[in-house]
Amino acid sequence: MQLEDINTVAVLGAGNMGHGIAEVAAMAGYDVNMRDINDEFVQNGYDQIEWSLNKLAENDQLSEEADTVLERITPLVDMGEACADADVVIEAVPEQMEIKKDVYGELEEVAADDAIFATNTSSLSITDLAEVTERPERFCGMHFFNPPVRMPLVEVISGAESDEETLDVIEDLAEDFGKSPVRVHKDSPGFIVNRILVPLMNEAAWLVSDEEATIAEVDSTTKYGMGLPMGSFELGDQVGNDVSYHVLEYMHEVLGDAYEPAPLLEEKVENEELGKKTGKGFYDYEDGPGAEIPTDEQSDLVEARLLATMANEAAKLIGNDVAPPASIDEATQLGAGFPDGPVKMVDDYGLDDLLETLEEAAEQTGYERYEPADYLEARAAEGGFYDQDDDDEGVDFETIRVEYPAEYVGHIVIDRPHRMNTISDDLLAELSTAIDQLSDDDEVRAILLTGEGDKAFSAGADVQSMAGSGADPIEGQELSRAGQQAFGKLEACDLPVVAGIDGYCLGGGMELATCADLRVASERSEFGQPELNLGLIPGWGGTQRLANVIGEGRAKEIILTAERYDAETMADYGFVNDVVDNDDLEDTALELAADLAGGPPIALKFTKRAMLAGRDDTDAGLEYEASAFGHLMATDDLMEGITAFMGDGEPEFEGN
Ligand SMILES: C/C=C/C(=O)SCCNC(=O)CCNC(=O)[C@H](O)C(C)(C)COP(=O)(O)OP(=O)(O)OC[C@H]1O[C@@H](n2cnc3c(N)ncnc32)[C@H](O)[C@@H]1OP(=O)(O)O
Repeated sequence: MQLEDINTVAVLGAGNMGHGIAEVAAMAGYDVNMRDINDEFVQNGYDQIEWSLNKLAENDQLSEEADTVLERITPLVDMGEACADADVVIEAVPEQMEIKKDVYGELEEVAADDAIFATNTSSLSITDLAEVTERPERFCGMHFFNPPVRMPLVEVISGAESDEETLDVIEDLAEDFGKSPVRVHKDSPGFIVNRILVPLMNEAAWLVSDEEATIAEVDSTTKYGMGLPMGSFELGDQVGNDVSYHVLEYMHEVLGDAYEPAPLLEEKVENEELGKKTGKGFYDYEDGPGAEIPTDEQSDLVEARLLATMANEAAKLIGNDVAPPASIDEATQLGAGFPDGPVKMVDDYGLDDLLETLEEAAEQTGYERYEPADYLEARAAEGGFYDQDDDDEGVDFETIRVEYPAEYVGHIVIDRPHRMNTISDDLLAELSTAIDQLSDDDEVRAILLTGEGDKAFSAGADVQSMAGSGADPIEGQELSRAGQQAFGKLEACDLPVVAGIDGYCLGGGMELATCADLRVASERSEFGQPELNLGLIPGWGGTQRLANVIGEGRAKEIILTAERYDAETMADYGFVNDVVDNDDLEDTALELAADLAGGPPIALKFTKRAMLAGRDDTDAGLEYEASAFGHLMATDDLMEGITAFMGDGEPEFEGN
């Protein structure tokens, strides 16, 4: 079967995951039969989809009418009606083997012989589930993350007998749903994301059970030291302590004592303190303030143990050919919002140090979970999971991408969509390197700067990592300088720079956009310098450079009020050069950059320099202008420009 052969998708189960998957499939244009065991369940799921589609439409995030999408979904109770015509059946019924077995028994009786079955299980074995069907080769895992409509990741998991064609077509289907599939090559408990996260949360709980750390220390370290989106216990409360506990029990049963649940976790489940959903877990959400995590209780021991746990799990996944390092990193970033992938994090920390941490802990405690995987030992000797000499092809960026979408255009994409493209120290350093790289490249004559995704160009400085770096004034000053310098490099670079702004352009994001030469924005974009709301000032050049673009009056208004402004207003203020339809932003910004790239490179360079030189000193600017004008007289570009003008042709400037 090919993607083109899929018209009808059946989704079994109309609960949280089931109705979310049905919604995603319908949004991608498929006819969807959503089935549950009674009218109430299926109607409930349908109502939730209706609510969600209307919300998306309200927020301009739906490309067609909500009703048009809803009409593609048929709520059903009868298994035959739901599945007889389905090309793909996605099963999302409760996570109990017996229930799933019954469902597959019923399904086999009505489904077409060539239909593919995909299970959304997050914990059961794909191979075991496939065995209860008569088509294990046309069966695989298709694991969505909650809520499916928002979360980009789909793990596509091979069972022992899944054939390549099945996996390929389910991967294509996930892509057609607008998701990012990551292949899991072997059926292994927890697949990728849960295999990293659940042992991490368990290790956190063991550290507290064994009185090696407090909850505050663990969460302060996880969130502010390691820069993960949440503290380990905060995450546990979010996921549900019963859910993590059951996944752990399953891992414990299949993989052995290294996955024994920590007493603290067990206790929470026994006391029904399951997290946010019960109002209390590790934190109290009803009678207390919820997860209030201190920024200043970070602990080296906690960091080393948590990273060592991730390193050991990654080693087991990579060493057993479940997934390569890049897939583990991609899946965990997409599925759990990690700013860096876990494999990259442990490589950066040093695998040999983490191996030592495990060995010492194993000796001290005798716990099996600290036994290092063989593959970890092997890679520690090689210096890391990633090949250490992989990057001699050029610079490898983590927080940005550099692409070449058109002749003479270098495109820098701010690539942290899971964190609203916020700007970290690393990003500042990489941006600076990328500007140098593009400036030195003879094949690049204009820079286009955008943010990944349609949510944000950039929501500014990464406030979380700023909070994590403590209250050191000297470090703060250095951070401000680093931003001023990186953005200043863009402003002063010899190439024309176009910022394509789609979504939020706030704080440091707006200070960055200010350093572009031209700004194009989508209608939905929002601008602002909200730093004063945080008790800060725009510290990456905003107090100086914004006034250069829009005048001091408007700059003061924007900075002092800390209000948000729509794109049209920012065009009126002279900040945005052009406002375009949301769908046209990418093409318009690229066209503009390509157009500038076709201009005379030397004259462009001199123009930028003259304007910058004259910003605070008109005489100096005029002097530079005169000298540049003189220099240009002797260029081939001038001859090319004049000849083309006289002959009514298009000039082809060489930059000579
Ligand atoms: C020198 C420079 C200084 C500065 O730049 S200071 C920072 C200035 N920027 C801001 O103050 C913007 C702060 N962010 C916001 O106001 C809102 O967010 C938005 C308007 C951008 C989006 O709102 P919504 O659509 O409701 O999304 P959401 O749930 O608030 O955010 C999604 C995720 O993105 C994280 N996030 C957003 N902005 C930042 C930031 N600036 N630093 C760190 N994280 C940020 C959130 O926390 C959350 O994360 P989770 O999904 O894990 O809860």
